[in-house]
Amino acid sequence: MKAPRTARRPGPLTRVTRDARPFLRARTGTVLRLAGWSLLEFVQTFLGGYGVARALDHGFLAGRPLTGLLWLAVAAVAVLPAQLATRGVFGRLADLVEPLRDGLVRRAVSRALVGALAHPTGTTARSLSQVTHQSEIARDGWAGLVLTLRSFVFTVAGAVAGLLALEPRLLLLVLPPLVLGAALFLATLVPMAARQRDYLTADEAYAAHAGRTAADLRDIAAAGAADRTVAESRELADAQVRAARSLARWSGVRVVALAVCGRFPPLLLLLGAPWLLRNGLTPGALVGALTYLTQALAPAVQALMTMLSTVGGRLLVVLDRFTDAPPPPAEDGDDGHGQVQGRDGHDRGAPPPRGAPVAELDAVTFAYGPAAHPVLDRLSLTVAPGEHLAVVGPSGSGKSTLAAVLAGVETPGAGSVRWLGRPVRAADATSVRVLLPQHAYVFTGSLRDNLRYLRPDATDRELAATADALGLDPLLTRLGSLDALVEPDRLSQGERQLVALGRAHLAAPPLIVLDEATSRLDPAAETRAELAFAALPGALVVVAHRLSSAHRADRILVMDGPRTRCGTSAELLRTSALYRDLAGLWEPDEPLRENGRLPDGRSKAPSNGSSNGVVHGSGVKSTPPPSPV
Ligand SMILES: Nc1ncnc2c1ncn2[C@@H]1O[C@H](COP(=O)(O)OP(=O)(O)OP(=O)(O)O)[C@@H](O)[C@H]1O
Repeated sequence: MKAPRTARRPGPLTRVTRDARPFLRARTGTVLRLAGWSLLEFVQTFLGGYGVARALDHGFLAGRPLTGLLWLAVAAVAVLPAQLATRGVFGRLADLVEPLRDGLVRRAVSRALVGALAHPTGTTARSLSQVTHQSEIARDGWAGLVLTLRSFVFTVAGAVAGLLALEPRLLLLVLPPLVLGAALFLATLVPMAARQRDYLTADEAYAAHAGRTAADLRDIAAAGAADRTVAESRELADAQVRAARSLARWSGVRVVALAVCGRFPPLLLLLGAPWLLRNGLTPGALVGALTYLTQALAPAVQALMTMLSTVGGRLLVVLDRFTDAPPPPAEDGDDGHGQVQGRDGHDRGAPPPRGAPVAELDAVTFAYGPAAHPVLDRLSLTVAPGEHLAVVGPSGSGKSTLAAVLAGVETPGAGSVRWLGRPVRAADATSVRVLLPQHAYVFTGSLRDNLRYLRPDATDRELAATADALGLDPLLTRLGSLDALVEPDRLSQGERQLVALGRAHLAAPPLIVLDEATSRLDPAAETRAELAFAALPGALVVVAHRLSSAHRADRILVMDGPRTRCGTSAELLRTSALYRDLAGLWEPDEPLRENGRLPDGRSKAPSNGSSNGVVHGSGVKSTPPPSPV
């Protein structure tokens, strides 16, 4: 299935400037007043170079030292009003900076309130950071930027006006490197902001992974997923290194831009001095021009570029979080579909398209190694919201593999897997699905903690409803209470499966995949559990263990190696020889084991020779798939 075309999203710079324009338009008066005070800086710069030039040409070099001293005094006195300007500028600055901070805080608070109303159980860590830390970063960054930018504009204008007054030809030497350096610098702005963002994202992803790993060490060890976890960490660390290198390369370009802008003009002026002096430039004008370049232009350029490189990037990223951020996601709550989310509080981005299938496989091919025969071969499958799908097939036909691919535990070699209309992302896993394998994971802790493992905020009422729906009451009675200590070794296999089922039922994500997760329950308990799951609003995929289980489903997927067939039981009895074989092997409510053996050891031959007689079993697996929970 082709991904729908989406309109290209504007970049962060466009988004921020789009929001900044009305803000500045509403404060035109303040900006003009700031400009008015800054004119004094223009005058100071202008007189700085002009006074020196005149002092030399009309004073000291002309044999009139008094005139020379007078011009130097003019240049020196021009510093005083500029100091006055600093006072005026800071006064006006507050009118431009404080409203920005207030506006950002207002925006963050109203978003947090909207988010809290939509997701009452969600926490508001992100909003809190925006109201406090991020709005302060924005305020300080904005104040620094305004000060530096303003100073740069008026200093450069003063220097250019001075050079024009001394000798217009000077600009021929000064302007080209200035413009070139500035253009080079501006060209780095957008890519550098993007690299900075990539770096922050990579950093956050690594930190989140490290946090999750630390919290889930017990699960990782229990599921034998250490290698996989290490590989994921390495991948994230590599991504961070790549982002840092790319950022460093762009920083190098910036240094070149700075050198071209700040160092080249005086160098060119010195190199061109003999020619200029031969063609009528006075020595005073040459020294005045050097004063402009070294005392005014170079420091102003340096200050601006440093400001933009350091504070500018951070300011852009922070402001973009305010301008662009959708209402804060429920960090531990609802996915917008009334479904309870995972514990990790991942940002799940935009809400999924309405009515999108819960899971979609599109021409998925999966093999356990590059040379291995594919277990799934161009398999396409759609699981609709609320649907109940049973998966049946001989042992080794790929049922568990399909369950793992559907749950995002295994990544296909070709084709695509989508959840709720979006490509599978590891970050969505805990919020979208729960995959329960045959071997239930129960840890030493209270029954309440075991059940609330995926929903730490579940209330006692919800726990009671789940216990009732799944038939957990006898276990509860035996243990004494929800706070009783569960010791995994003291539970039967069936009881462990019930606890794991209770956990998934309580979490009620959009997709529940049961891979032989009820194999140790008696038929009545299995029926009760499956009906309880089917009653939830999410989709249910069950690797069917008994004929009765397959019959309960809306649709049945028959797996026969790479060949698959899907339909209702009645349809499949007509169209699938394999399904007829399997149905013939099954006795209602009686599971079969490997090679057609019933649990009591009786042999049951297939109804015809086409099937190998293996309906279901523990399968041949070198390693169990990592625990999905
Ligand atoms: N981790 C693994 N590494 C290599 N091959 C594997 C792995 N897991 C499964 N296989 C192989 O992939 C094929 C499909 O296995 P899978 O477990 O998906 O089948 P199944 O239908 O679930 O079997 P069962 O009903 O016995 O559990 C089998 O040939 C199996 O040997």
